[in-house]
Amino acid sequence: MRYVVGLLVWFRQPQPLRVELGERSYDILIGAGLLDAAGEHLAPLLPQPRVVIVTDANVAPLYLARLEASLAAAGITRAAVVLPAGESSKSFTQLEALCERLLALKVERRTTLLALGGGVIGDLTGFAAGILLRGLDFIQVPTTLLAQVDSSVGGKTGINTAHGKNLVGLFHQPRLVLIDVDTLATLEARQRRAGYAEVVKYGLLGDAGFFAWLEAHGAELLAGDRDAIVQAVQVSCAAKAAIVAADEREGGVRALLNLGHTFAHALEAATGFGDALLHGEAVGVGMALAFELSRRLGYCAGAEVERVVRHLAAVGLPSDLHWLTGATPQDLIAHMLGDKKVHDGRLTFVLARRIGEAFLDRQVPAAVLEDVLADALAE
Ligand SMILES: NC(=O)c1ccc[n+]([C@@H]2O[C@H](COP(=O)([O-])OP(=O)(O)OC[C@H]3O[C@@H](n4cnc5c(N)ncnc54)[C@H](O)[C@@H]3O)[C@@H](O)[C@H]2O)c1
Ligand SMILES: O=C(O)C(=O)C[C@@H](O)[C@H](O)[C@H](O)COP(=O)(O)O
Ligand SMILES: [Zn+2]
Repeated sequence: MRYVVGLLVWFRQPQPLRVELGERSYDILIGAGLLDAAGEHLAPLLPQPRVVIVTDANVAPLYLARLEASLAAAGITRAAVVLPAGESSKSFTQLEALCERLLALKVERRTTLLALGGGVIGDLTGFAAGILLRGLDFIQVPTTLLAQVDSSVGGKTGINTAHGKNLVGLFHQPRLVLIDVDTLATLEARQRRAGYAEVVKYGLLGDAGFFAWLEAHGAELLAGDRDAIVQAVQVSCAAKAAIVAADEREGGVRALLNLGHTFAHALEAATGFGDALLHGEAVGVGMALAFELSRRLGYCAGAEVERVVRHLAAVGLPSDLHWLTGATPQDLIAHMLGDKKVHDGRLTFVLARRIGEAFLDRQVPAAVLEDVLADALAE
């Protein structure tokens, strides 16, 4: 009987995915209601039973008290820092404010930071953790779809500058990623759609079967169906974990996770890193443009491009640029030249031979790129 009960308890536990990085390896726990079990999952990993939670002004009233209660029940001392919400917090100004608050709280090298929120909080907290006292541990507790499927995994941390997106940062891996899919219930539909673009990315870059599954189940996922969400988060995190394990610091295959991002980061810069265009929305447009560029270069059939655009449109994501007034192709290319993937002055693009088969190309002729952008702006 005891054996049977033990088995039942085991089955109810979320089965972790593992990001295999030697001594920096960590688990990704995915499940419903995990926020209330955070204390028991975190306690064994903490160098000292003390954390500082970093969150934003939207997330704090929704989830901070529950997280704190769970930590308290596990005997973990905690404090919280609440930052303004939104992309503009990925800035030197907010980084400085966060570091000063953390130092005022007398964090020690053995204190762990908890990032409770979306990708903005995760990227900023991870960066602060990487540089404070020359390196603190941190744990990701992502609460947006985008953060649950992408930004909480892989250790890319950082901020934006006037020169462009994510240009100052560190690779600093979290010690754990704790994903409570129930937190998505309070996420606005627009934010959910933006995160969905990064889900679609995994299908487009390396898993045609997953893309087909999304064509069939994407609407359920976006409507809040928990089974569909768990399935998509698991597949996405497994794909990202495998790529990061193979190439932690983006020497090769990891750059495929940048599908659509050469365009996306230029569009975010052109629109001022604000609410006008969310990161995920920019990635949606960027992936459509990357497929169109692949078609014009003769790599990819038109039918594949149409299928990508059709799915993005079906879920309400933008895939063209006609809404972007006052920008020229040259403006966007100037932003692209600040990209981290520039090699000896040449842009790197993630292109595709078909849905599920992406590759890197550093030989894209400027004239073809300009035509793709000009047509998208004119459409
Ligand atoms: N590090 C990486 O690998 C990586 C990967 C992808 C994206 N990113 C970065 O992530 C950022 C975008 O992240 P994001 O889309 O999560 O944006 P975000 O962090 O700004 O969150 C979006 C909005 O949702 C709110 N919110 C968060 N959780 C909520 C919840 N459960 N209920 C209600 N509201 C909630 C936030 O307050 C915010 O207003 C960008 O800066 C992007 O560059 C990083
Ligand atoms: O984890 C990665 O690698 C990614 O490229 C994931 C992207 O979705 C994410 O937007 C990332 O922050 C972009 O990285 P960057 O190095 O181009 O800034
Ligand atoms: Zn992204």
